[in-house]
Amino acid sequence: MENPPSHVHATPPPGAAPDWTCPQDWDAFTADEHAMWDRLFARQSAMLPGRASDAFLRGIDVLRLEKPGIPDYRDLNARLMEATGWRVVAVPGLVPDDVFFDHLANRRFPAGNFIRTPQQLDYLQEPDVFHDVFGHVPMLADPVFADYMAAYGRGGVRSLKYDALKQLARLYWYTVEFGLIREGGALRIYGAGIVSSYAESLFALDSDSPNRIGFDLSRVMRTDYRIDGFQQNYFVVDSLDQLLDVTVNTDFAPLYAANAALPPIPIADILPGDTVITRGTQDYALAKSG
Ligand SMILES: C[C@H](O)[C@H](O)[C@H]1CNc2nc(N)[nH]c(=O)c2N1
Ligand SMILES: N[C@@H](Cc1ccccc1)C(=O)O
Ligand SMILES: [Fe+2]
Repeated sequence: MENPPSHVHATPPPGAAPDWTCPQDWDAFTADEHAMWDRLFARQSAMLPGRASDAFLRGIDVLRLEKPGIPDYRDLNARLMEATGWRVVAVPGLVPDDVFFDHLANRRFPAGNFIRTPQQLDYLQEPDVFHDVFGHVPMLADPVFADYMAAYGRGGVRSLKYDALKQLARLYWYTVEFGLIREGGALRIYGAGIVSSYAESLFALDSDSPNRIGFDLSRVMRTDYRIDGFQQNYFVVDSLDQLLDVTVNTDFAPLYAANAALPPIPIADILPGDTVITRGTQDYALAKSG
């Protein structure tokens, strides 16, 4: 989840530490909140085999996330630390960009310490514990992706010096949140924003509306995105190794400068240099714009 509304203020809310973390206080979750987690988990885990990437499905298994109820970070973090040195930290909600990047750089994933209400079942503005822990955390059990996310955090801290947050946020958006990966000749989901959404897990792979384009670093960093509704573009990596190698081994500073001199790429455009996997009809977006 992304793009905090402007109300994210610069001081932590009551009960949060200077780094914006708060106790999970797992014992305070109610039966209804655990039941909401179970309802969301059952719906996604029934439809993801064959859709989610191998790394995601392995992470669910390694972290024993099939256990009922909202995961207790005391148990979850013991396994996650063992796997890749990452741990989940509870936060009351969205945190400032620099705080977010610093957590990632130190292998701490901030997870919203609340769960959506039945009225928010299919869409909510801020990342709740289901989006963050079910959507993001299984991938953090994969060593390659775990390294990518930590490198992203360091890159985020660096990007602030180049005033290039927007370009870096697009990379996060089109990989960590809405990324697709080629596996065994088919497309699979690894993006948390897709995998935590029932409807978008169908749309991202099955719909002829969105473009599906081969991942290209600079192209992604220039491409605008929408935060309200299904994506009009999905970018496809060949492997998590490719994603890590390209991003870690490219110095972004020259890219930031070159891209800053160019206009953003309009959302649904396909460029001559694109590796087009599917050219979308954009029916969904056209219908939505009304
Ligand atoms: C890229 C940018 O930092 C991004 O919007 C961050 C901001 N703050 C956040 N805060 C929390 N808790 N979770 C998030 O996913 C984010 N996303
Ligand atoms: N290579 C990027 C850092 C980075 C690594 C991995 C992911 C994102 C960013 C830079 O030079 O700033
Ligand atoms: Fe997210």
